[in-house]
Amino acid sequence: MASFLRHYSSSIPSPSSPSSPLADIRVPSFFLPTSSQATWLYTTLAIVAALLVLEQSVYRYKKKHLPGATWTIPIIGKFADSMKPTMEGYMAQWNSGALSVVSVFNMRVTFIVMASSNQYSRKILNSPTHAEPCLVHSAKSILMPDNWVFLTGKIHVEYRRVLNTLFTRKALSIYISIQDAITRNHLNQWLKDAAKDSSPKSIMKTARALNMQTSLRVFCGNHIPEEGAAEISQKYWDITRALELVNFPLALPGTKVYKAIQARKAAFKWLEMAAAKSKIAVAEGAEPECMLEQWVKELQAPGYKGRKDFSDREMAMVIFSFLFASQDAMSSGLIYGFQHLADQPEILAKIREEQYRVRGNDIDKPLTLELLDEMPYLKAFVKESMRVKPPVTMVPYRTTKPFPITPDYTVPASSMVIPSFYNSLHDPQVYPDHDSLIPERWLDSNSSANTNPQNYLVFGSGPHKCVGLEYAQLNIALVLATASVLTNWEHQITPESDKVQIIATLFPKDGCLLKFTPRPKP
Ligand code: HEM
Repeated sequence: MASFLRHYSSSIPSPSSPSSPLADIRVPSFFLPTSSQATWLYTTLAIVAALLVLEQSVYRYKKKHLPGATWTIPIIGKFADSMKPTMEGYMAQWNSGALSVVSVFNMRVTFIVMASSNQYSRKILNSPTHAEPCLVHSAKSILMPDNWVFLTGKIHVEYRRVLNTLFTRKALSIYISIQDAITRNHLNQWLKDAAKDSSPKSIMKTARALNMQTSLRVFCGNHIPEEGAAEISQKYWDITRALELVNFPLALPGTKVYKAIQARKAAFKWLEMAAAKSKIAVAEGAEPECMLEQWVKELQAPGYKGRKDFSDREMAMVIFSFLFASQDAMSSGLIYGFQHLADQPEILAKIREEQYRVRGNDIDKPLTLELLDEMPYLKAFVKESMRVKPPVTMVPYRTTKPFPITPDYTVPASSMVIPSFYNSLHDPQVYPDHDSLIPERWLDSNSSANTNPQNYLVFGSGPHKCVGLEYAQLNIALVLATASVLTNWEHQITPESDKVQIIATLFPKDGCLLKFTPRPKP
């Protein structure tokens, strides 16, 4: 009772304000600071205020004259924006200057310099002594910190030398029959499904499933059982969902990164097994039928000079890095390929004409590299489709030391620098009528598109340029070519069709609603 009275001692009405309605409100005394509490409170407030001022000052000191918000939102910066990125938001940022600044989750590596011009984007990509890829923040936990993709310098160059042998023409000629067979199976299934329900359906899931199946069989052949391929395919979405520019920093159960790590663990189990089985198959004299076997065989080639021993885990990590780098980008490229062709039937008609001519009307004949060599219009379309809607619009890099990117601006060490590709790929000087899809611009060797190859940044540039670019273009071309002769497809255009959603890569906002029907043989 005594303590109760002490706590409510301030409830004694004040004589100075007898008529105030507030006078009757009883305030517990613990809300009224004693002198030592007051000192503590004011000191804390002063420290917080000083930190906030420091944060703003550091931000403005680093930002210097570059475009970007004058003040940064305390602590989190533009974290909320980065959770739901929009193309419009990015474009506003890119168009604000060749270099511009944004800050996200301040006080971590959160000072970000965005480069939108071709000159600065390429400078970042080609300055390995100043900047290296840092992928998105979650990538290290998902891919494993010792994954080869995090290597830099000489050791990275050496690793890539081996990996380049997995994408030679000889290697691609092994993969193409697998790609052709899987594509036909999936297209037939799409037709069967459409026969049961003819309403237009989003191809987001079906195209992703086709890509995953193709990748797994090209990379691992039959060394992964159906059950393993299904598990990786089904869990892979958890990995895509964790690829945000900024994630919740701790991989606590229930977070996207946690789920992605579980998905990676499941995938690793199967991929390590596939690596082990490939070694056995080649040791027993098998000719390579997939990428892993091609790799093992290459290591034994008499002329091969590089490192000869790769553990099952290292090989699994490489294959996983390929899945990681390709699944979303390939799906984006393929889905926009289907959408662009449906929306521009005159281009689809030219692709079909080339297909029938080069295949001699035999549409059951599997595609080969030699046949594809004779299909320049198809290749030009694939290149142009990805120019108009680049699957990857930017790649985060991190400065390893102060980076004097222009004579009057040095990016501070440990900042994120993000080369963006969109403006290079839509530069009206290089690509007249830049928003229109015109495959012909790639068919004229003197066109400004062909004479300015430095602008075509769809696959990046410099030491980390996409290792799978030939394979990627080949696969998208093969799927669209085969679909064009086996099927007809109609696009249900919605108000969202031309809007973009960013799920690691770019996709039509409505998921691209298509209706497939069988196409009669010629
Ligand atoms: C349309 C499909 C694809 C697109 C648009 C694409 C785009 C890119 C881009 C922009 C980069 C970063 C380059 C840089 O930092 O300069 C990259 C890197 C990479 N890509 Fe691709 N990619 C695609 C498909 C593939 C495929 C199919 C594979 C493997 C089979 C692959 C494997 C990789 C790897 C391993 C890297 C990192 C290379 C390194 O750090 O040395 N990509 N890709």
